[in-house]
Amino acid sequence: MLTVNKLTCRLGGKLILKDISCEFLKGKITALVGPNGSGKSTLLKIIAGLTPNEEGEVLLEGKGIKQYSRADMALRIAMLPQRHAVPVGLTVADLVEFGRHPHRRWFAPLSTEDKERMHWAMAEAGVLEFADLAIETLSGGEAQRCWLAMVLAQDTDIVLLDEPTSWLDIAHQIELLHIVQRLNQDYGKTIIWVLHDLNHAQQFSHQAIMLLQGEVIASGRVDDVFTAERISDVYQTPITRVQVNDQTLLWPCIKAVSDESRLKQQVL
Ligand SMILES: Nc1ncnc2c1ncn2[C@@H]1O[C@H](COP(=O)(O)OP(=O)(O)OP(=O)(O)O)[C@@H](O)[C@H]1O
Repeated sequence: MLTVNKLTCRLGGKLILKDISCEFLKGKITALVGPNGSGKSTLLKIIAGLTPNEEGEVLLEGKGIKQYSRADMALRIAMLPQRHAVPVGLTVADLVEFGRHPHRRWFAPLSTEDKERMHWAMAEAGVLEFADLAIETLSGGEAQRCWLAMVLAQDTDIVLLDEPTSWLDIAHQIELLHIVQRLNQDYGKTIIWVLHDLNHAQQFSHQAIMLLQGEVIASGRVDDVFTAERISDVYQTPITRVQVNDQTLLWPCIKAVSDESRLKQQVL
């Protein structure tokens, strides 16, 4: 169990997270959602121990994460950040090898287990064929799946993914969502991901935590959190529910938005 307890974070003199508390259930997939700038990435980075918080704490199995060494944290939590820079010439296999660092001694050669894990991670992420290619020669979507392979190679119980579907075309988005779902179902990984597509978040997560201006405004089962009324309110965009085959989807009422903005233009 991962618990966030009365967390406050200030960056550059600005209050980013305001006294937030929430729980991430072990072995479940939790979506962190909310409008741009609401504090989702900051919360993920604090959980990963990458950004300091001012007040409050993050408890991992009942113990504050600050009590874990950096190496110990890297064996427990892996994170795919939103943005990443890659040194020119680094191959996919080199990148995925980084995921094994927490498991290795300095300068120790790759063990059989390291190699097996790397192979498994690249196969799961569908990037085995790219293993010997330099990352910068891949498309944005292909590279994104290589980063996912690196995170998988780290083989932690908790995986944090910040907008993992960005850069991906619709088919690869669905593929990645299924990869992550399989990691949860087959290997019991606890997943916390930031997703902007609320339909993806709803269909592929068990729980959701919705942030607005640095505060948790709803949390719980996805069906309870994702009401059309709440989403319309939080995103300031009218949302309705539509039935497509056996699925109920959230759908922005684009005409209503454009009518409203036209109205505003006329008033101006
Ligand atoms: N290092 C920093 N210094 C100052 N302000 C920061 C810093 N990092 C983030 N912020 C600010 O904190 C707020 C929340 O940012 P954050 O990236 O956590 O939001 P987010 O919900 O993940 O947004 P998005 O959906 O756009 O990725 C933003 O207003 C951002 O400008």
